[in-house]
Amino acid sequence: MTHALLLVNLGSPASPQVGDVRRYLDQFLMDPNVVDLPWPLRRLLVSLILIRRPAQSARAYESIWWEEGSPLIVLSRRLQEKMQAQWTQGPVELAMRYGEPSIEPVLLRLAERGVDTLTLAPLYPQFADSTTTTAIEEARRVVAKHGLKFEINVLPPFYDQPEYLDALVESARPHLQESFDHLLLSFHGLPERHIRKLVKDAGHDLRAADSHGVSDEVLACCYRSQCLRTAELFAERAGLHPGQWSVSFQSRLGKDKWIEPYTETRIDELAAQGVKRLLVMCPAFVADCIETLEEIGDRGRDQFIAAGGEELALVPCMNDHPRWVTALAQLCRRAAQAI
Ligand SMILES: C=CC1=C(C)c2cc3[nH]c(cc4nc(cc5[nH]c(cc1n2)c(C)c5CCC(=O)O)C(CCC(=O)O)=C4C)c(C)c3C=C
Ligand SMILES: [Fe+2]
Ligand SMILES: [Fe+2]
Repeated sequence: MTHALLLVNLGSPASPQVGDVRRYLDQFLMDPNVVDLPWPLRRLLVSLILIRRPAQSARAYESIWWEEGSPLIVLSRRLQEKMQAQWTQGPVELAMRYGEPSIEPVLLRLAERGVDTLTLAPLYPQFADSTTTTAIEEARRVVAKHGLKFEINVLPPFYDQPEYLDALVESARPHLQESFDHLLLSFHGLPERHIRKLVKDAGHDLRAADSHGVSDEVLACCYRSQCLRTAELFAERAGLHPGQWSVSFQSRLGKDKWIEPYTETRIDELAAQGVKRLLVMCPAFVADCIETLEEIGDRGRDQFIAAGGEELALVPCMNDHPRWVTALAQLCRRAAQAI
């Protein structure tokens, strides 16, 4: 029996050139799990976005691109290599939902190597259709299309799992030990509609300040509640005091209402409240990418300083931190045992 582990993350353009960024954004945004509109409307909206966005995003990618390539891909490869030492049942592969290395050729290669069991690990701690569901659907589509005989199990969202939380605390520790006035936990945002269509409880409050009292049923499908829960459990483990930290949501795109509070708004508010040294962590990302390095580390920092702050320190994502490598291996082994 050969049991492979497939790590899946979102993906990056092939290069920071405008044409490659446009192709990547088109593939990404035309996914009905990301822009959840009927095809004609989705096509129209995405075509409008593709007028200006590729040039803007290309400049942002250019500013964070490494000699070896996109930080997200390079860091994910390093994680894959280290995971191989932890996963002795078979090969560890890496695929991206958009762009390269794409899921289809990676699964075909695994089938050729005689893999019969696959643990699929979408590298998103908190559940969303636009990340987790689309990765699983794409893997299942490829398996069905080619009649692959894999037995598949999936790593569930791990937003509240001790291994993930401990690794998050451990990797952030050097920064937490330095002096700071406030820690902002900035998660990727999501249109409110994405959550409303999954949460059956019409009374569920998408403005709630904490995740207390949220039912297990709601928690299982509410991305915002999962982010709040991660933040609360992290703060408890890191020994933070209430008031020393808060949660926000970044990367809003388009005119829809996205979950609040917005990171941009919080950065101004914190500066106005007299915060001088701001620490920012992005726990929805396990690897640094354009959203952490450019949106927070560059633009967020400029915004904070223009608003009267003195220093914004970005805490790196867990990337290939040894504690995260062992945590992820443990989480994946547990998922595999559930077969
Ligand atoms: C409708 C738009 C978007 C939704 C919904 C969305 C959800 C979502 N995304 C991530 C993780 C990542 N997103 C990244 C980049 C990125 N995201 C969007 C839009 C939506 N994301 C865009 C247009 C982009 C491209 C960059 C840009 O133009 O701003 C990335 C980084 C990719 C990289 O190459 O570095 C990640 C990772 C999550 C976790 C999430 C929902 C919870
Ligand atoms: Fe995104
Ligand atoms: Fe963004």
